[in-house]
Amino acid sequence: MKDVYLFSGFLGSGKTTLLKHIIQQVKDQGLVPAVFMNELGEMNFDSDEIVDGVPQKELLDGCICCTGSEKSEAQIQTLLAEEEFDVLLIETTGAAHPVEALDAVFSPLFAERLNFKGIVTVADSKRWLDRSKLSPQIRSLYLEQIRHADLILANKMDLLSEEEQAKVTYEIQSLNSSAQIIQTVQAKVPMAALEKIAPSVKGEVQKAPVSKLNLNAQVLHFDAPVKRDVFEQWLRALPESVFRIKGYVPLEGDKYPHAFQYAYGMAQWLPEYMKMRPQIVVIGENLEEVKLP
Ligand SMILES: Nc1nc2c(ncn2[C@@H]2O[C@H](COP(=O)(O)OP(=O)(O)OP(=O)(O)O)[C@@H](O)[C@H]2O)c(=O)[nH]1
Repeated sequence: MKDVYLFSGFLGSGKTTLLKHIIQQVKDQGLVPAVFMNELGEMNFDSDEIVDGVPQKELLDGCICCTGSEKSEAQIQTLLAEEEFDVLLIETTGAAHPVEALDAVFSPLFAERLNFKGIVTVADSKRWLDRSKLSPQIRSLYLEQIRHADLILANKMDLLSEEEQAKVTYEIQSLNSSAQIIQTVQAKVPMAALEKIAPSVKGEVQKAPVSKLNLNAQVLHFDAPVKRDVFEQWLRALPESVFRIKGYVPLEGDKYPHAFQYAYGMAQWLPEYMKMRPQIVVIGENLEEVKLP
């Protein structure tokens, strides 16, 4: 039997960051991890980020939730048929309800082969403090992802004061008293914490109406390099309903487009050593057409 962990959490909370740490730790144990991830938007930015040589499948522009569960089943089946691995790590989109995402894992096809270990939810602690600003639908998804977790990472603790850290931890624990909660920076958690999870997929679950979320993704292509300050100004002017941006931004004067990430008001630029396609995906709620500067 192969152990399966499902990573949940809102857009930009730190799931891919967690995935990278866990992949490394699984490898350090002499085991082979495999990854299944899906993405909102037809751009596989996250899978570019994952270490080479790890068996991997992805589902683009989808959600591993009930509507996509057949496709997810097929992808997992292909992984099982074609790859040798010990542990399966599933990263859901930030828009997925974690329990619905489990449909594919619990398919009778895999009953003898997959051993579901639990749901790990990464919570963006700063966003938690400001959750009242979210629309009711998005807030309900955010809370559902925490409510159904078996292990919760209260992530991005570096952005909070000590008092806020205690407040977030206490409040999240009150929402889900059965899960262990660990305060993290860059989703750094020992694999041992995942291994000792006791999964508790509860029978009666009150699901958030995921299908009614008006989250959409747009892929924008750059025709020419932009000035960094012009791009950052454009970023600041975006509505609060833009939750997430990732991709590659070509800056004037630089050889290759930079890897770029934006989550909850925080932008991150990284140097890139290969020529990646100059495009970004913008994910938000009720997004009107977004135009590049
Ligand atoms: N300050 C801070 N930033 C963090 C932390 N963890 C992750 N980040 C940053 O947050 C951004 C989003 O991280 P990801 O790991 O890509 O988030 P994700 O949940 O996989 O995002 P989606 O797949 O788009 O939902 C990146 O720029 C990370 O570097 C943290 O603990 N503190």
